[in-house]
Amino acid sequence: MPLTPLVYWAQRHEDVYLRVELTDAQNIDVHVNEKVLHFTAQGHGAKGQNEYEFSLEFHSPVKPEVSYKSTQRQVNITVRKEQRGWWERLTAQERKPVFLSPDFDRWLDESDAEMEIREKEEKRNRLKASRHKEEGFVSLTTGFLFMYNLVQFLGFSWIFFNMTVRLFIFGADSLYDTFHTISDVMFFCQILAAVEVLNAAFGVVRTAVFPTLIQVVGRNFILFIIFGSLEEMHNKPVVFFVFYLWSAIEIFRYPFYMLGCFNTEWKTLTWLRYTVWIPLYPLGVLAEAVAVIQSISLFDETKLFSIPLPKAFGTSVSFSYFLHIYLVLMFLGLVINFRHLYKQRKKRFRMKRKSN
Ligand SMILES: CCCCCCCCCCCCC[C@@H](O)CC(=O)SCCNC(=O)CCNC(=O)[C@H](O)C(C)(C)COP(=O)(O)OP(=O)(O)OC[C@H]1O[C@@H](n2cnc3c(N)ncnc32)[C@H](O)[C@@H]1OP(=O)(O)O
Repeated sequence: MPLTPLVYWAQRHEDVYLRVELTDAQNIDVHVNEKVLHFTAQGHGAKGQNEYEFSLEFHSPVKPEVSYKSTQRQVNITVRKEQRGWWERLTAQERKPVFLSPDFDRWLDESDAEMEIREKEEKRNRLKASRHKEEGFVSLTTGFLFMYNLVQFLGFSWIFFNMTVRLFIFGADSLYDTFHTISDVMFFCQILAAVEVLNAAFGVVRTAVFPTLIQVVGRNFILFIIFGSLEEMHNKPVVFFVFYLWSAIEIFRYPFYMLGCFNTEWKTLTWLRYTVWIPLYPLGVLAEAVAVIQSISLFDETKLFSIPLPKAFGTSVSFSYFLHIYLVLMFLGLVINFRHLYKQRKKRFRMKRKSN
């Protein structure tokens, strides 16, 4: 003969909660027919292990879908009211069934329940507002990055295609006047590239600061100190090779970033961005090293940037001493950035394989 379990109840404006005191309940069946909820299950209740059941005719209509969750200690049932509102009691009949009691753990009176709704709504609004703010910030950052990458892409494309066309038209002669024709745009792009160090430092893009710093400082040293400060370097063919190697990677790197701003990619471009550097980077460093070596005698002759010493020690310390040290730094920089780019490449292609 089935027994009746203890049932605790509470309500909100939209739901009714029932807590059935049964441990390890099994074969649970809960359904609503018209306004009446029927419950049967086997479990351990107030009268030991047995089959338990009860029926409740609700005060007002409810939705037919019932959800329940059985834990080790109880069965929690949620019933949705057909119409939002506050019931003066749970059941249709005025007399409360003996097995039914208020669930004081969840109990709220009508005004408390309204307060709860208001608090929930305020929380939702606050969350929405902060999400809006965040979205606004994200789209501002994305817009900024897109514009930055676009400007760099246009700059380096102009450099690369200008040099290529001049090479076809003037042949080897074009190697001697690269600095005069290209340097202004290269100055602009490379000064602007300092933004990349700031982006990395302030977390605007997810990348390491040190490799970016090495890259920007390394190139600007060559551009402004080695080429920019020595007129004798301007006509040397090495300028052509350095500028050509620098721009050859950037015409793939920046459009790759531009697509990344919209979470899109073009597989061929991704492959080129993460592959072309493999030959270009060592060649670029080699070309830069040739430029440094060529400049050493010029710095010695002109004494540019040399540090004057007191008479007792001799005349001055030539800048070329620093350039010898710089050649070693370049080699270290090459190793650090080569490893960094190799890791980025592995990460990118591993991620792609996973997403395939
Ligand atoms: C402290 C002073 C030290 C002085 C040291 C002096 C030693 C000097 C030695 C220097 C040697 C330099 C030689 C060099 O000049 C020679 C050449 O350049 S030759 C030509 C070939 N060169 C190259 O291929 C290098 C090109 N440059 C780069 O790749 C970057 O500058 C580098 C920092 C090296 C690597 O880039 P990064 O770390 O950013 O890797 P990822 O491209 O994979 O990007 C990582 C994620 O960040 C997102 N990102 C990055 N930048 C942007 C951006 N501008 N806009 C949008 N998104 C960006 C990118 O999408 C990645 O995100 P996710 O992983 O989510 O996809």
